[in-house]
Amino acid sequence: MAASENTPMLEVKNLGISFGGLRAVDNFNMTIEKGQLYGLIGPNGAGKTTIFNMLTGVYKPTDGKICLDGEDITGKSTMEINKEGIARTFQNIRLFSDLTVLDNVKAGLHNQKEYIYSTLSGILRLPSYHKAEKAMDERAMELLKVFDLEKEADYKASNLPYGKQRKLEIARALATNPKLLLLDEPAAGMNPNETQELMNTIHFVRDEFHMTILLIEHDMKLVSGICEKLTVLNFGQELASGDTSTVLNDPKVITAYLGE
Ligand SMILES: Nc1ncnc2c1ncn2[C@@H]1O[C@H](COP(=O)(O)OP(=O)(O)OP(=O)(O)O)[C@@H](O)[C@H]1O
Repeated sequence: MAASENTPMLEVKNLGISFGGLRAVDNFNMTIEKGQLYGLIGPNGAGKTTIFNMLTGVYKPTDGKICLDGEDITGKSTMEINKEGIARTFQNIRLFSDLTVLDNVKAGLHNQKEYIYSTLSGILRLPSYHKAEKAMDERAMELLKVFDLEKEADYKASNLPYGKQRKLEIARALATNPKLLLLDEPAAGMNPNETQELMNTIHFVRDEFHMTILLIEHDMKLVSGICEKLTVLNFGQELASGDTSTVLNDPKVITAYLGE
């Protein structure tokens, strides 16, 4: 069936995975509409990152189905899923720390056909190589400008302050031209000012790129400040899901997660 405006961006049905005897995720369902800012929360070890790993092809689910914009992507490889349109950032920032800021974003562009050149033209520095490299430089600089990182384009990624490294990781993920962006604890290790700036950045990315965003987060200020819908996971199973304020006021959630 062809995807339409009304096709959910992500539809997860009866998803499950076992590691030996441990059922890390069980009978998990989630539907994310296009353009939604959606949060996945839950206590440590609940299975949130495992779900991200299944959505991105790092782990193959034991059961269930994952559809991206109407397309069944269950069991595909990480590269195939990135091409289909899911990009992610990681709990512990994973940049190419010895590369420049610009080259980190360019690394994200390499999966797209308009920037591809043959190995031979790369070795011989043929005109097609220069043309593709110039186009990539321009696109990467455009993305850096969006994140206010253009002045640092030539810096080594590892020399950026922490908050800017997070932004750069998001810029690199967006360079792969995704339909769905997954952010794994984007505010981890940030101070309150950096967290506030990050919230503005995430909002901006959603509005400017018409992006659908799913994020895992422990920072409740960020979750309640930007997520429209939430799913709460507990021991690998859905505990509650729905509008953010309803979910956060649900007594089961308060007891199990917020510890009150
Ligand atoms: N490759 C693996 N092999 C065995 N067990 C695993 C594997 N990956 C995850 N697990 C287990 O699955 C469970 C869920 O872990 P996961 O990292 O998904 O939780 P989480 O909700 O992301 O936690 P946190 O908030 O601490 O990041 C844990 O018990 C974890 O030890």
